Amino acid sequence: MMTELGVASTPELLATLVPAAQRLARPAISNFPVGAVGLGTSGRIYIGVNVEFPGLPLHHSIHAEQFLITNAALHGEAGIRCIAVSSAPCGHCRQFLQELRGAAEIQILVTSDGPGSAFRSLSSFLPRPFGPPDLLHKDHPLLLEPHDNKIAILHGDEEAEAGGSGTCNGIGGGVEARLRVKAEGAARAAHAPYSKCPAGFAVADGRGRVYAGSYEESAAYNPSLGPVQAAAVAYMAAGGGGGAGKGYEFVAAALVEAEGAAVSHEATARIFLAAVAPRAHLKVYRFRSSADAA
Ligand SMILES: O=c1ccn([C@H]2C[C@H](O)[C@@H](CO)O2)c(=O)[nH]1
Ligand SMILES: [Zn+2]
Repeated sequence: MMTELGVASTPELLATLVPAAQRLARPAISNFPVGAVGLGTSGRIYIGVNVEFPGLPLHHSIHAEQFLITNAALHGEAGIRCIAVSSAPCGHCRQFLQELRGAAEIQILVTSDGPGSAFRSLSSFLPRPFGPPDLLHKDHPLLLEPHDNKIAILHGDEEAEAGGSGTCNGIGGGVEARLRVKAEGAARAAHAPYSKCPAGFAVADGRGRVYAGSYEESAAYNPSLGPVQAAAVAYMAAGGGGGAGKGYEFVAAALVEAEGAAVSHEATARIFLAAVAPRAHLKVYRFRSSADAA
């Protein structure tokens, strides 16, 4: 690709891919598309776009940089070296990126700054940051580092099962089982060191394909990305939805979170599904919270 495009370095390649990423954005409310392209420590390249959900409060939106990090997490990427983004990263994204190991050294290029613009460190975008070191031991796993939260499912939410025995909305039990397994795996991999309430969410499309996402917390709390949005990222990164008028074809979903969790995503999941896929059935599975959930 570098030869084809006549670029000399991988970071330079990132910038040339930004317009293509931007075209995949889903800014249904703002009409302001943002594209971000990042280089992982593995050498793989990930993209991210902004996604807005009509009918939902703005804080449900997914920023391009968060999409990019979530996309990298879904693919087991261990770290991010540099990011090219179509417009200056907002404060929320500068904060969210603090969750990565070596955050200060991540190099960022803003393509709207024009041809002469250069990569600059995240620490120059956000000097004197608040971040994981303020709240966690320095050896605690950070976002994109391996997590294995202890999760033993207690029970599914029987009330949500009112639709039938083993099937719901015509969805076979096989899908329900896969939703649960995927949501459980996502909860195991979640980065929730601040609340100690790991959670995972999974959605199934009409063809029985299942996509899952893990809760990703921020030390500053509000920039956290919920498991519902993370699963939406997994769906879109795999090519789901998209295209004008094409919605989110979710037919069923599963949430895995702790029993009596201080942080629960159930209400968010219901609001989200009501807005984007009103006929989707949600099943909630709860596990006993454990002090060693990390
Ligand atoms: O760093 C930023 C700043 C904004 N946006 C998105 C959010 C919203 O969808 C739109 C307008 O703010 O741009 C991003 O994706 N990243
Ligand atoms: Zn942002």
